[in-house]
Amino acid sequence: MDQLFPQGLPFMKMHGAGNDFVVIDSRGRGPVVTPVLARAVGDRNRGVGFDQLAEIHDAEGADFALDFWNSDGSRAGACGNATRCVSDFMMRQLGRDDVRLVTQRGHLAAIRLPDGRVSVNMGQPQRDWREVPLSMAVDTAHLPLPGDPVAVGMGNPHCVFFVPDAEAVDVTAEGRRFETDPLFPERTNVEFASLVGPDRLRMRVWERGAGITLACGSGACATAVAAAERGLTGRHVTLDLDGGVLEIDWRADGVWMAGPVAHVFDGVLSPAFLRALA
Ligand SMILES: N[C@H](CCC[C@H](N)C(=O)O)C(=O)O
Repeated sequence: MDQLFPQGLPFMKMHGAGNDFVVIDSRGRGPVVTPVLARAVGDRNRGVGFDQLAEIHDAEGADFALDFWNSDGSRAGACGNATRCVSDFMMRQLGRDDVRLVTQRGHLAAIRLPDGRVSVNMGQPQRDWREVPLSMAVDTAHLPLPGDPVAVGMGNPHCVFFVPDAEAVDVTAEGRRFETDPLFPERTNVEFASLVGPDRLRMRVWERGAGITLACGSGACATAVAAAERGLTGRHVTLDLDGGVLEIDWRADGVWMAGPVAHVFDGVLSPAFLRALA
């Protein structure tokens, strides 16, 4: 890898509501991210550190494409907050207030709102057990697990628990336990939410492949969908996460997720760092 990048490999550091990302722009040259690279860069002591790594690619019929990796080196089919952050960067580069992109989920649209937040259409929620995916035919609205959680796919799997007080949950212990429950053959992200006002939820999250994060965009979408289906809220919901506020609007054309974006710094992975990966 160091031979491919004798000057090092440039990256951007971004976050959306504290959900943080390393972004590598591979447009014009092809993919470079491997599980080994993702794990090494994701190490908060010996690398850069991130919740997810996003790699930008050229795309046919869209402005760009995105691939996502977790800090344990696994792939994620969706990452709402990284999608919003990279969309903001691309909108600035293209001089526009909207972009179209492609992820494993298909074609998505993102727009900049007048207040500077970025909103992305994460697509329709996946409500069939095969799509989440689950390992057997069960009702996704009431999983046969303690706590009666809801399974929702947003291009990645989510297991949403409604609890009286999200603050009181041991997110690490409970998150670990359900992430690897056999009902989820590809593991799952785990959300704990409580109703704190009309159409307002407090949510804490344990992410598959990354652990506790300050926010999870697809998790906020999944939680809002589950809350609306259970009749706890309407389809326009505000979520208070550890790192900030996300606003979900489940419309006829998909689940829109709006929130803050930040481009923190640009850096270069040194040739020596890349050499050590070989
Ligand atoms: N933070 C991301 C989700 C990452 C999901 C990932 N942990 C997975 O394995 O699906 C978001 O804003 O949607």
